[in-house]
Amino acid sequence: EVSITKFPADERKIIAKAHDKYKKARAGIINTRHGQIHTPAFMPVGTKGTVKAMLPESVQTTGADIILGNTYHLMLQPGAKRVFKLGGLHKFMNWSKPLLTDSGGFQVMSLSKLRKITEEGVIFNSHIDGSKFMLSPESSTEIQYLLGSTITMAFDECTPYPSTYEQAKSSMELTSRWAKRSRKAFYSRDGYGQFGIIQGSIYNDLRLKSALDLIELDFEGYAIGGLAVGEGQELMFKVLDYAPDLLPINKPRYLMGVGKPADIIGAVQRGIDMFDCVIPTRSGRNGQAFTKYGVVNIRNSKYKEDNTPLEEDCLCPACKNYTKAYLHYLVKVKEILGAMLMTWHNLMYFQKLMLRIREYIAQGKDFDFIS
Ligand SMILES: CO[C@@H]1O[C@H](CNc2nc3cc4c(=O)[nH]c(N)nc4cc3[nH]2)[C@H]2OC(C)(C)O[C@@H]12
Ligand SMILES: [Zn+2]
Repeated sequence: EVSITKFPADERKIIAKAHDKYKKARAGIINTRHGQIHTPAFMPVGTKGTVKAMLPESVQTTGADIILGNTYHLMLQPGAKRVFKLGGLHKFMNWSKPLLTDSGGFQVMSLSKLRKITEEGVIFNSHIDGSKFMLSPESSTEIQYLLGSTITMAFDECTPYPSTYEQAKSSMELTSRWAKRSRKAFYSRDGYGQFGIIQGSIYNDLRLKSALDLIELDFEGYAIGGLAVGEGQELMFKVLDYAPDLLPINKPRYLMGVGKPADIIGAVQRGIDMFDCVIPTRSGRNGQAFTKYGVVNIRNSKYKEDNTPLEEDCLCPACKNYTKAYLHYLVKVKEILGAMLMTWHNLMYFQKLMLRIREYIAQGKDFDFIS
């Protein structure tokens, strides 16, 4: 396959327009040191070295090939050097398949109170005990190496939404300088990869410049950052109508932080290969179950004597062995088993969705009605 950047600019536009809704969807396999990733792929979020309320072997039974961890949280506790000394994150959390770690900038902005952005990096106070830390392209890349991440994310600045053109431009330019330093700091080994993250907010010329800057660094894959930050689905899809096409056609494209089933389907149709989102786990713990009948708020009193499973044909333990009445009760009385079963079901639902999308793409069938 030819990477799209080899075409002159005007042809790039024609190629982007030529793709109709389904032509951009693609199914494939990413081979890594820790196993294969079938794409389109959904990565359950395991922020602190655990997918909350799940055993790693249970996460594996849902069909997940890869999970996400966070540099920011793990550097604060237990500390990257300690995880390294204990054999790395795979061993520490007993997950032998691929691990992708976010690079920390986004989490600093959404979690730590006091922080200062400088050319060098971000200086911040831990949201846990207020102690002072610095994250830079070099330190973030080194932390991810110490964790043993299969896929390391470049250190970027997630441009907030909304941003003026000027704000988005200078933020994107900072991300390009940090990407260069991240790439230089990366210790490349067979079967491990580093992904660049493009920014540029909703401005297509900034998105193009960001892509060109990062393509020069020849990353193993590319993420589209600066989305799922409050812009809404319509604006996100407007950016996704062209942004994936600016990236090399033969490398993985990862949309960070997305999303609900309908967001995932729309993004796959626009050429995205990888996703991560807290929704299935976080909303599961909050009593929301994703089902083919729609979202079930299990705390609703109408379920207190409902002796049927969430989904009669779902193979997860919640559906095989329990009823909505029991799940309603567990969540109401805040029993830990409630969080476990709801999470397990939602992760199974999301992986089934991805499996069906991969099958439909492989058969060349349209798939926008799935959700
Ligand atoms: C639906 O869940 C809410 O939406 C956020 C997920 N949306 C998101 N967009 C992202 C963008 C970037 C980025 O540009 N760069 C880097 N390095 N990482 C990123 C991570 C991101 N995650 C969740 O994060 C909060 C907690 C704000 O609410 C959740
Ligand atoms: Zn189920």
